[in-house]
Amino acid sequence: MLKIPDNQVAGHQAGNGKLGPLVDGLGRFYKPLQSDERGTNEGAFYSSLSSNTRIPGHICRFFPVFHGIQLLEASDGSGLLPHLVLQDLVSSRLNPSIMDIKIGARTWPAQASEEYIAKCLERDRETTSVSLGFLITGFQMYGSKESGFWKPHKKFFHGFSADDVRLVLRKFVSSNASGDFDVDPDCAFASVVYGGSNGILAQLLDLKAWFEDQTIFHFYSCSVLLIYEKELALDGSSSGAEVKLVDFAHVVEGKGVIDHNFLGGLCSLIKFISEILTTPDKCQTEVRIQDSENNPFYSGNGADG
Ligand SMILES: Nc1ncnc2c1ncn2[C@@H]1O[C@H](COP(=O)(O)OP(=O)(O)OP(=O)(O)O)[C@@H](O)[C@H]1O
Ligand SMILES: O=P(O)(O)O[C@@H]1[C@H](O)[C@H](O)[C@@H](OP(=O)(O)O)[C@H](OP(=O)(O)O)[C@H]1O
Repeated sequence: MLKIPDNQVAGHQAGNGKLGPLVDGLGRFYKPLQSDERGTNEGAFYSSLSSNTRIPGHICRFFPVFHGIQLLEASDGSGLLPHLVLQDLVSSRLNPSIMDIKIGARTWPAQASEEYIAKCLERDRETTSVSLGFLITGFQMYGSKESGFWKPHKKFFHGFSADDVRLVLRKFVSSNASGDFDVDPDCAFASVVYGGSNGILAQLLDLKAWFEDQTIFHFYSCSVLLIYEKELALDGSSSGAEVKLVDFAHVVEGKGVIDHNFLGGLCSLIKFISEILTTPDKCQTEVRIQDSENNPFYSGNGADG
């Protein structure tokens, strides 16, 4: 029996008659192929990825395992639709904290239509895509059995500044993370989640090294997912920290050229995360925005999970 994923943090979502991904609870994530070229493109990407022998094993681990395409009853009730059958990246996780970060200052490939480029350009300029080279599109942070998850509505992310991004990346690895912005994030898990030889920073650096060299694909509008488990982090030894890549509807051929757009965004994200590791105690009052009118943290729409 397929159901709506509990742990989806961004993108098109099923429910209320809408088309979105489904999960089987047994480790598979079914993403409906969009009816336009985005669907064809993402299906073609996964097929070419599985047969591409030039991608090293340590890079393949960043992608969900692909199990083909299957016709399934779509979540919007429109009947049978082809779905990508993917590894569910979080089905084995207990209360995973997850962040979706769309990488790249530019989210559209050159061959896109004028109309599509105009739509993306507007969004990219209004958000941190252009200014930072990446965009936080959604997250869930686990609090406790009592408080559950902090999972803001996507409107929460509109108007984010660099300081907002910095603060949220700190909250993501804090034991006291919540929508209450009077509480300074303690960054208690920074070293076990972002740091260490298997932590998120090390994984991002591994990915970056590949992007400095690979010219096979250009990944427009693709996201990195940051995942960890708070209960493991509380043990102090490991946090199950993992970086994954998702959303390949706008991947195009690299044609022998480096994906400088993705690489630039990745470098920028790496810098933000490195700074948290080098200055975990930095007082948050200095990054908290003074102007509450323009600050999404004070808009009252933050904890509507
Ligand atoms: N293989 C997977 N396993 C578990 N969760 C996933 C997987 N792929 C995607 N997700 C979840 O679904 C969300 C959206 O995924 P994705 O970006 O592929 O969808 P989309 O609808 O194409 O997004 P967009 O609207 O940005 O184009 C991710 O943020 C993540 O929470
Ligand atoms: O962040 P929001 O406000 O949810 O906006 C969506 C987001 O920009 C997606 O990236 C985009 O899909 P693509 O990247 O595939 O274009 C989608 O387009 P859509 O509504 O046409 O699917 C937008 O609605």
